[in-house]
Amino acid sequence: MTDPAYDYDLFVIGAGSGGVRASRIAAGYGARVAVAEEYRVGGTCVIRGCVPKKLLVYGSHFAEELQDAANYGWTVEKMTFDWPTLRDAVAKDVDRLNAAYTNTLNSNKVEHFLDRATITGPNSVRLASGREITAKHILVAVGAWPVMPEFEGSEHCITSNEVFHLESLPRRVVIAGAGYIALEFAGIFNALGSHVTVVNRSETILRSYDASLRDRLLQITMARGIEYKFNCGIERVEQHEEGCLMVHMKGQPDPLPADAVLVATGRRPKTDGLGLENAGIELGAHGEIVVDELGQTTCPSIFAVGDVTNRVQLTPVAIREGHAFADRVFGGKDTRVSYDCIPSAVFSQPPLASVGLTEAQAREKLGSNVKIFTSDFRPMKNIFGHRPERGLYKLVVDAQTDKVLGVHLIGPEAPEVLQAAAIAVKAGLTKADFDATVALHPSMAEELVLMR
Ligand SMILES: Cc1cc2nc3c(=O)[nH]c(=O)nc-3n(C[C@H](O)[C@H](O)[C@H](O)COP(=O)(O)OP(=O)(O)OC[C@H]3O[C@@H](n4cnc5c(N)ncnc54)[C@H](O)[C@@H]3O)c2cc1C
Ligand SMILES: NC(=O)c1ccc[n+]([C@@H]2O[C@H](COP(=O)([O-])OP(=O)(O)OC[C@H]3O[C@@H](n4cnc5c(N)ncnc54)[C@H](O)[C@@H]3O)[C@@H](O)[C@H]2O)c1
Repeated sequence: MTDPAYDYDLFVIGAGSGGVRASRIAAGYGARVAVAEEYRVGGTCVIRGCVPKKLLVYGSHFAEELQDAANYGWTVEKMTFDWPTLRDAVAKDVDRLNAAYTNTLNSNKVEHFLDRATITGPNSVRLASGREITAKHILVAVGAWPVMPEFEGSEHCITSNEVFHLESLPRRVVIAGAGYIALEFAGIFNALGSHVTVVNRSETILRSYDASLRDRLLQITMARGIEYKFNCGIERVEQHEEGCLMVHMKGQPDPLPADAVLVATGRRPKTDGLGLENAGIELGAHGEIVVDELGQTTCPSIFAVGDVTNRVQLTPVAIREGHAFADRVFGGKDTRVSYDCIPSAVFSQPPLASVGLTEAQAREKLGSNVKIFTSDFRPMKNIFGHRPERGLYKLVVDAQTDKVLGVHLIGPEAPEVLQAAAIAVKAGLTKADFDATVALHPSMAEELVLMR
């Protein structure tokens, strides 16, 4: 396999979810592999995405747990919260993971350069430090980058890149956008005691999720004190004395005062300045690298995986794409990625989780041949905690075949419940299979097999 004409068999640009997996697997097949990383090994998920975000969700959730504690007989005195303690503990865990990912590269004999790489031709890259490297194959796994819309004063705003490093907990937070990142951080800051206003250009939050879940999330988060301003966008942000920001919005007479403005209006493939034109690589309308179903770009020696291809921006998908690439190109296996029934979750408070077709998608596809089963319940935990919030579980079923086409959940621990349900949907199980399964009691998950 090794071709002495090149420095490496594989050069990977980006040591994130997709790049690290591809490097490790290719090296395991005996390929000589190197990877360049311009920031920190681990990539978005580990360094400034899924992992630190989930730790902040856990950290903020104590507000609710500590309130509930009294009902269980606990006395918690002087309940206070210290942002720098949580922030620094999260940063320390990120350091631990960064080291673990670096060790993975070392122990798999993947050479790594902490440097930015650009493509100079079909088989060559240049590191920012000046070194030229040749490789038989190049894998582009550079991920995506937060989009900052153009408006006056945008330099005073932060994105998800900076939110993990805030000096102090902002008393008032304005969040632009109503997608994953916006609603996850709205939940975190709201639970930590900040006043949160979500500003969105449309009336729809989390567009890709089932409408009943979205409505429920809106209702609960509004009751928890999150304010929403729909059909408007940020026009300009002014910085006043002592760091106070004034957020002016289109169509809103009064500006909003804020201590932090988080812009979460999507992420764009990080292809700018990457030298893709030097290898004739075609880009799509959103700056994404166009690939075929095997991840091959319009340059046959160059492949791309993960967010940079703008297909499904989720870590497990980037990992699978990286693994499949290495299997096919270096392992002689025809591994493919199945994009059908990918489960996803929003770690809002409460969280929601989903797999398969929403009710609207099923009705569009099957017309009236759709059966909907729902369970609208008040989790035991909420009853004991004197919280009126209700969970909602929904099954979308093909009325002709009885197949469960979609499972949609909102409520405590919904993502934990959904993963197992996703196996059933992926396996094509029927509503009768769900009904035939004995409930596990007492649990919230039992609602899945009790819907009639
Ligand atoms: C706040 C946030 C929360 C998220 N939460 C979740 C979640 O809960 N669940 C989930 O599944 N997904 C989540 N995601 C999405 C997930 O992080 C991404 O889908 C995933 O990291 C994509 O992996 P990747 O390999 O394509 O890119 P990345 O992990 O982004 O890795 C790309 C790497 O390439 C490096 N790089 C870029 N250009 C160059 C260059 N020219 N030279 C060298 N290196 C370069 C970057 O520094 C980066 O380390 C979240 C994202 C964000 C921002
Ligand atoms: N739990 C998870 O799995 C998780 C968490 C965070 C991020 N992610 C991934 O990262 C991606 C990026 O997250 P995100 O929240 O930034 O994007 P998103 O696509 O989820 O949401 C973007 C939001 O910004 C709004 N918007 C877009 N352009 C705008 C503009 N010019 N002005 C005002 N509003 C605008 C959209 O209407 C939408 O509400 C997600 O699509 C997801 O794949 C996943």
